Amino acid sequence: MDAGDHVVSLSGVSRSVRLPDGTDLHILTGVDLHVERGEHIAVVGRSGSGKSTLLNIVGLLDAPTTGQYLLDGEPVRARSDRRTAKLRGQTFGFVFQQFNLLPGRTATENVANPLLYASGREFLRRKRIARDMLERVGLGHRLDTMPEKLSGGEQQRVALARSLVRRPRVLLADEPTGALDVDTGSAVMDVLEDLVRNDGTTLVTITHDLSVAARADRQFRLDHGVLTEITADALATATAHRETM
Ligand SMILES: Nc1ncnc2c1ncn2[C@@H]1O[C@H](COP(=O)(O)OP(=O)(O)OP(=O)(O)O)[C@@H](O)[C@H]1O
Repeated sequence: MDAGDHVVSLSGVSRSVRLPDGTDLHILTGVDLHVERGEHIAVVGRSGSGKSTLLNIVGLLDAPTTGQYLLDGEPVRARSDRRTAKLRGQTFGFVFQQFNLLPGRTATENVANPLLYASGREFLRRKRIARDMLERVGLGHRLDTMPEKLSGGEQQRVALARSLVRRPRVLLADEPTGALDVDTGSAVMDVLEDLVRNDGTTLVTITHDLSVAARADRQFRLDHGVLTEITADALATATAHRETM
């Protein structure tokens, strides 16, 4: 497989920050990560291991200190904020543990919100597109409901619909089930996986939950900023012993 088949390709990526006392904190070290189009990968790791930093680099919210990032085979260069924001918006969708829905706006208005910045047809059809997306996440009966009247699982499905409404090629999910109970989280993952599989979207999920990680095509573990691929067997053993990765 050549680099062009990978949507995300990180080679030797590290990220450090200068602390107020003048020392450097190495958050990520020598990260290699090559994700194929349409693939679902999961990253597990203890709190503080660098998971969010990695996701921020992949999603162009942060830049590597050293190393190379190829997005669709093209080097990601330091660009102007506007050009980076445009590339980010065209490529990535984000789902977080917190649903971050706009209070006092209906589910449809929340999902249509990212399309306020779209052009032409998409902008004009934004309500229709939002309603279709809410149907797809099983919330066709909640189109005009305010977030505060929705359950946690329903709110996360609205957030999912919102993250997918611009049809991102890569969906970055940071603890998408973190605020949900096990059954609700599993139902949300069912919906999420159905959507990305149907649309051929690449999915990167960060999670503490080994059962969520087990659903991915491949699993990685971050340990003090060092990323390694783990086998399904290692994950199954860890799950059986209820270890935290
Ligand atoms: N800008 C920064 N300045 C100083 N320290 C930082 C900065 N960004 C991240 N860190 C530190 O780097 C480490 C990794 O942070 P990161 O948020 O990536 O971890 P994480 O694995 O996502 O943790 P959690 O699971 O708790 O969210 C943490 O110790 C964090 O405090």
